Amino acid sequence: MEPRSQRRRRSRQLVAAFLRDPGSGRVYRRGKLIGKGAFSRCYKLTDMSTSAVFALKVVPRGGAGRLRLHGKVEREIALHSRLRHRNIVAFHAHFADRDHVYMVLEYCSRQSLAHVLKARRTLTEPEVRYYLLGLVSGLRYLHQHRIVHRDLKPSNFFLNKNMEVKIGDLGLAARVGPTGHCHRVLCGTPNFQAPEVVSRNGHSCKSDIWALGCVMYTVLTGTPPFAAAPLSEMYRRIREGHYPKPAHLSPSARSLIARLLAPDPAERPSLDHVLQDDFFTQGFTPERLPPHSCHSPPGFAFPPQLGRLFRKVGQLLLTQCRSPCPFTSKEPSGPAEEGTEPDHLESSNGDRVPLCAESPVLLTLGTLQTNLADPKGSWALQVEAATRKMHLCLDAGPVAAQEPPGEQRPVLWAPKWVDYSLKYGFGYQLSDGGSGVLFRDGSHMALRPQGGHVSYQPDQGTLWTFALRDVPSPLRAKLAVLRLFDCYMQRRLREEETVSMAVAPASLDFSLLNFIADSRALVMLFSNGTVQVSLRTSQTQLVLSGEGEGFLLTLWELGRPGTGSSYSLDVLRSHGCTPAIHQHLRHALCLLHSVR
Ligand SMILES: Nc1ncnc2c1ncn2[C@@H]1O[C@H](COP(=O)(O)OP(=O)(O)OP(=O)(O)O)[C@@H](O)[C@H]1O
Repeated sequence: MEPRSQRRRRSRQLVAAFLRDPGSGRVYRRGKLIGKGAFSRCYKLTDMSTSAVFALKVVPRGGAGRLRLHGKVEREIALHSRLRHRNIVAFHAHFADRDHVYMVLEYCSRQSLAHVLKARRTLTEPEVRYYLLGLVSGLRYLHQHRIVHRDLKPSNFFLNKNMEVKIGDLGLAARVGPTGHCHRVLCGTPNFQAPEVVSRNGHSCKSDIWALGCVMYTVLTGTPPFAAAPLSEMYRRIREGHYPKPAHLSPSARSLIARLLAPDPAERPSLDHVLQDDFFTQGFTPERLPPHSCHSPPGFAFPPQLGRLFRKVGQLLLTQCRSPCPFTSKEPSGPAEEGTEPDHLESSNGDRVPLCAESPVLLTLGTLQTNLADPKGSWALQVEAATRKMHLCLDAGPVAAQEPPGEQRPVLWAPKWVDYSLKYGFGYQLSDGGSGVLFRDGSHMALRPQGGHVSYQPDQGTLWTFALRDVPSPLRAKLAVLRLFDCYMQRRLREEETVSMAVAPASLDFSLLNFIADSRALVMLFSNGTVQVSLRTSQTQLVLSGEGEGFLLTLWELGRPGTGSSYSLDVLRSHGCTPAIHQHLRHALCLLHSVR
């Protein structure tokens, strides 16, 4: 039979069915045991007066090493109870009785990322972006408060009912001193310890960033990057930053992991730079994850209303380059100015030649709203500038008998677009990886490849920029449409493997000013003066960029070898343009002039 003293000790460790917080007077009902940690147990808890549900973390006060444990719990309470952030498990209250210390925490009903990983083994890259976005946000908050977590790992990343991720278990967290480091102790989960921790040089915020790299690697591959036994061998690999390179991951995932797992802490990126990495800016990040993603890979279903838009946009994408667009025709926006004959142009030898055999029937057109205070942004001036550019080509030399000698140059243009302007807007993707939408209401929003910044222009004279997470709620619907378009265009780009030379990113105020389309062609005028003419039937794209002697005509033709050739003004002057280019440019001029 069990001795009486032992029975007494055991019964003292049982947690009462009802608990009263003497500080607040609140009475709680203890629910089922959720799980056990090395020093603690976790129960479901209900506030009897409000029925609110919490998690109760219970740490016994007695037993061997109680003084050390007591100090640890006190430190955890002192740090955790002051924190308030949507990506940190909320700390509601704490109290104690003779046997236990109790912490009343936010209840995370979907357990932790470790549980998800156990069921799934690996996660998809969009899911990893989603989780990391929340974790980086919570971690940034901790670091701003000079707190290092020191035990970042999947089992400490909790998930609430809505699949929001929360950093929890601050049992090992510590404040950094004036040097940016905390005590030189070896703590945390061995696999995720940073080189400087293993070498006993102390933790800093950069040690948490290393752990984030280990987490990213683990959730994408199913195994931690450093897992060799014995421990001394694993520590050697950690110090050298030597881990198996996962060839099956995307280049941007591999590159971000390598940046996070830099052996020198100074070389690891800051949290802000993490979010500016290509892994985030070039890939789709879901706004939320469905609960079933705890067990099976999500299909990234959009909310019903966006899902319908998504399908419609898909249909449009499939038809946009083949047949005339299924839009109703629009009247030209105004009559031609008196005395001008928009259906004719001056040829290089002064003859008047017809621009088009017949007047174009406009299908769609859109304009970035002009700011009345800035008359430079008028449609007439933009058309005039575009017309000048087209004439540079048409008038440069004789009609060429054969293709002029071209060269590959980096050009900023829009390889893909989605015309859904009758309902939402006109979306385009740029060769720098950014994308934009000119909305029906005349505003423009763009997602910049560098840093995932969002630029918003309600009109031509006004520019607002935001970090992706800070886009204000009134603009969130537009952002959703922009990201939807972006996601579709990205997938299509991958399918068709449109190759462009690497190009410098567009400036923050870069935008699509106007687009105009008929059944044959689409003309886009960009704010940097670039004019793009996209021919629907032949899948040819002409881009007129640069100014003066820096002017370039670039030609893309789908399925043609050596496509993407650029011709300088000198080459055009000496060789001229092919008859096909002449024909396309004339049609584009005709389109522009029809709405002048
Ligand atoms: N806020 C919470 N909401 C829901 N479940 C939780 C919460 N906090 C902890 N748990 C669950 O309770 C169990 C014990 O958690 P606890 O943090 O006490 O220990 P641990 O993290 O598993 O281990 P250790 O303390 O040794 O690191 C885990 O299964 C965890 O998923």
